[in-house]
Amino acid sequence: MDMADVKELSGSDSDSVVYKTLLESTRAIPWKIDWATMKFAYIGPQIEPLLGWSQDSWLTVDDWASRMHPEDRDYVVNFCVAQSKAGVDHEADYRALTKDNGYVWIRDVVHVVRKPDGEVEALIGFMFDITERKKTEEKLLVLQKELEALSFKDGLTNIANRRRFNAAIELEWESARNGGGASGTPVSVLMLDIDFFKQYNDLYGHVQGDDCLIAIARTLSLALENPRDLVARFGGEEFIILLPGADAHAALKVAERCQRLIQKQGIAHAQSPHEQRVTLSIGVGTATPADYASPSDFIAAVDQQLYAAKRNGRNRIETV
Ligand SMILES: Nc1nc2c(ncn2[C@@H]2O[C@H](COP(=O)(O)OP(=O)(O)OP(=O)(O)O)[C@@H](O)[C@H]2O)c(=O)[nH]1
Repeated sequence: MDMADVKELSGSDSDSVVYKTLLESTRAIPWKIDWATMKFAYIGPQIEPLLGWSQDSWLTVDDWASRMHPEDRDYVVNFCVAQSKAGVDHEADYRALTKDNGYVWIRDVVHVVRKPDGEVEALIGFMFDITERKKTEEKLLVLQKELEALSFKDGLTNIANRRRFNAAIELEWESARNGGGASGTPVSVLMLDIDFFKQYNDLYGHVQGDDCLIAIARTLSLALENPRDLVARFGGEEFIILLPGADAHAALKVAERCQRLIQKQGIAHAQSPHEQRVTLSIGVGTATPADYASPSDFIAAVDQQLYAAKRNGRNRIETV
């Protein structure tokens, strides 16, 4: 903004000095572009300490566009031109090139000045240095990713947790709905619970109880062959296995394999009536999305089978 513009805004010479002083003492950098010529009518002197380019080197919008990170340029220029043509105030974040070839994150907040007939006359705006904010945002994004990865894992056994399982079954349920036949492709679920685990803890202590859970989680992981199969810790001494695309026959085979591998592992449990070894009770279910209103209704049905396996003597498999 030259002095004439400031004067026009403020009305008197002394006011215009005040306004100019105010504009040039803020950390935000004020600027004005004349729409008809696409030339800078004004840019605050604060631009030089920030980017290194002298105040009088900002002549046209091309200087602005060319001093922008190439990855940001097309999007930001197109966006700002479109918004300005439409007469809409807007803001854009981009990396501005510094004279020594670095980049500074800028948020440009733009007001479109229109003539009484509605035609665009000029753009005025403020550039804010948001480098620190962007750095914090990037750090937060990395932390959030790490947290997401952590919160999908069970802290003790290192396999997937219930949250991960729920997310996976939602996805597989949807993809089964859209796959083959009118009712979709099958999804199978196994719920597995360690038998007499309270006695195990009481007898061997909680630390050994934890080791038993870790060993079982590892063995169950080994029982799966398809890369889309998923074993998760459902809670306490209960595990759950998702077998997308597996029919009832295939699901039963996996359940039997789990039982066999645990039996082979032979973890001692002096108070178990089943050869004094740690055993599992397993409920098995196979369904298509047409059979149940939701995955959780299906899981509840499989859970009933797990209870049946417990009721019928433990160390056994029951199927829906
Ligand atoms: N060590 C250890 N024990 C756990 C953990 N989570 C749950 N438990 C124990 O698992 C036991 C589960 O007991 P119950 O639900 O009575 O089941 P159970 O003794 O296996 O009996 P059935 O399932 O009927 O055969 C409790 O003693 C819990 O304290 C854990 O993270 N670590």
